[in-house]
Amino acid sequence: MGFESLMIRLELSHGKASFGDVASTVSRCGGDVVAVDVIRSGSSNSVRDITVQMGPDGYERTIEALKLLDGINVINVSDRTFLAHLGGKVSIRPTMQIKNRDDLSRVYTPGVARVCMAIAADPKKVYNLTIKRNTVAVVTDGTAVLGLGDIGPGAAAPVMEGKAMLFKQLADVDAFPICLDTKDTEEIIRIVKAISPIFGGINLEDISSPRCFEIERRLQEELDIPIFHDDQHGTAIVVVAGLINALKVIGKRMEELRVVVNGIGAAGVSICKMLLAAGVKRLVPIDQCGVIVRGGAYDHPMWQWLADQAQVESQPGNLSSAIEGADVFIGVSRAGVLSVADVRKMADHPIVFAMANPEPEISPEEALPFVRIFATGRSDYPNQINNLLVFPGIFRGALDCRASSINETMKLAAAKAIAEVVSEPELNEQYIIPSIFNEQVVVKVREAVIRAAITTGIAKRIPPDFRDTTEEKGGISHTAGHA
Ligand SMILES: NC(=O)c1ccc[n+]([C@@H]2O[C@H](COP(=O)([O-])OP(=O)(O)OC[C@H]3O[C@@H](n4cnc5c(N)ncnc54)[C@H](O)[C@@H]3O)[C@@H](O)[C@H]2O)c1
Ligand SMILES: O=C(O)C[C@H](O)C(=O)O
Ligand SMILES: [Mg+2]
Repeated sequence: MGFESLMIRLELSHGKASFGDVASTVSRCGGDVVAVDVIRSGSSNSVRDITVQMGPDGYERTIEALKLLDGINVINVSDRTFLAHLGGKVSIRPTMQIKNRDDLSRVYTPGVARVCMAIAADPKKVYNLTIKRNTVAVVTDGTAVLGLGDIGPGAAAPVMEGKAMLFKQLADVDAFPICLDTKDTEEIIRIVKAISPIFGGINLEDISSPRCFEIERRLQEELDIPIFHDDQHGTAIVVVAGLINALKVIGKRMEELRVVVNGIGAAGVSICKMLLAAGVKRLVPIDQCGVIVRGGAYDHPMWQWLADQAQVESQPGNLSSAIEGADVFIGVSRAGVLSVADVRKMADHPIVFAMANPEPEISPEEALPFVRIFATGRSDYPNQINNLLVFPGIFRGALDCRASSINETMKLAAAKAIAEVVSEPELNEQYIIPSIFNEQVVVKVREAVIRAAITTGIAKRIPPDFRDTTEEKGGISHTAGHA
C-alpha cells in the first residue's frame, strides 16, 4: 500500500541500451519514472539518476530487471525516504553571526554575565532573554512509537525529529527531540523537570499507556509550563474535529451516535473522554481483552474511569460483535484488526477513522466500497486525521499567551477551529478535515487556543494581536499581564 520513491543511478552504454529500454522495464514492473537527471554524458556512455515511483513490493523486481538489461549498469540505489534522513532532519542555527570581538563580548563573556544576573534577579526574564519562549521539548522513551511498539529511544528519534520539523515549518516553534533511555516513570518525571528551565512547553510523544497518564499528570502538577501528551490530546482533538465535519456531511448528530473506539491506550482513552465531552451518548471502548463495559472492574485506572461512565455500554463482547449497528468506528490500535465483514455490519452511512500508523486498522481499498466516510492517519490518502493538525497550532497559541497548561476549554476550541477551516460548501466525503498545508489551520487553532486560555484565566501574557481587540472579539477581559 502506498507509493514510494526510489532513486537509481545507472550507466547506459550508448549503442547497446537506450533510455526507452529503462523506462519500459520500470513500467513493466509496475512503476513510473517521475524524474531523470543526467549526471555525466560522454560519447560512449552516460550516467543518469532516475527517480522511480512504485509500491514497495516492486523495488527488488525492478532493480533485478534493470540489471538484466544489456548495456545498463546499476551503480547505486537509494530509497528517497532514507536519503531524507541522512544526518537527521533538524539543526540549530544562531540568530546572529559573531563577526568580531565586540560581538563576542556581547553574546559571550563578559556581556552575557549581565544578562544572566538580570534573569537571576527576575526569573520571568528568562522568557524574553533566552530561547525559552519559543522552544518545546519533544520527549519520548520510545515505548509506543507509532503503532510499532517499544522500539527504543534511538529508533524513535526519526519520528521526534519529524515532529520538530513540523513544529518549525508550520508554526515557527523551535522544538528539540529528547529521546530518553529509561522507561521508569519516576525517572522520566525527574529528567523532564530537570531540563524544563529552558523549555516553554513539553510535548510528550509515543510514551506507552498507562505510564503516559501518570507522567503527564505529575509533570503538569509540578511545572508551570504546558505539558501535552500529543498521542492523547492531539489525537482526540483532531478526531473530534473530523467527526464534527463528518456528521455535517451525513446529517447525524453527536447525541444519536453509537461509537466504537478500538485500542484504549493513550490515544483511545483521550478520544473517549473528548467524545463524551462533545455529547456522545453511546460509547463502546474495546481493547485486546474485548469490550470495556459499564460496571466492570479494571486494574487500569483509565479503563475503570470509563467503566464508571453512564454513556459506556454494558454489553460484553469483542470487536466483531460490538461493531454491529455502530455509526462510527475509531481505530487507534494496530494494523489490520478491522475486517470487511465487520464494516458491513455497521449502521447506515458508516464513518471509519482507521488511524493506526503506519498501517491502518483496515486499508482504504478494502473499506471504501462499504463506508460513507473514511479517514486514516497517513499523508498519502484523503482525510488525514493526524495529530499533526493540532500540535503546531496549539503550542503556538500556548507559547504566545504563556499559558501554564493546555486545558479542556482550549482543546475543544482547537477541535472546533480545525473543523471550521473547511467551510460548509467545501465539505464532502473526501474532504472532512483540512490539509496540513492549509495555512489557516495553525492561524485558527492559535487564535482559538489563546482566546480560550485568556477566558479560562491561565494566560500569563496577552499577545499583541489580542490587546486592543479582545473585547470586540468575545468580551474577554484583560486579566493577564502584558510582557
Ligand atoms: N493518526 C494519529 O494522529 C494517531 C495519533 C496517535 C496514535 N495513533 C496510532 O494509534 C495507535 C495507538 O497509539 P497509542 O499511542 O494510543 O498507543 P498505546 O500503546 O498507548 O495504545 C495502544 C492500545 O491498543 C491496544 N491494542 C493493541 N492491539 C489491539 C487489538 N487488536 N484490538 C484492540 N486493542 C488493541 C493496546 O492494548 C493498547 O491499549 C498506534 O498505531 C498509533 O500510531 C495515531
Ligand atoms: O506520528 C504520527 O504520525 C501520529 C501519532 O503521533 C502516532 O504516534 O501515530
Ligand atoms: Mg505519536
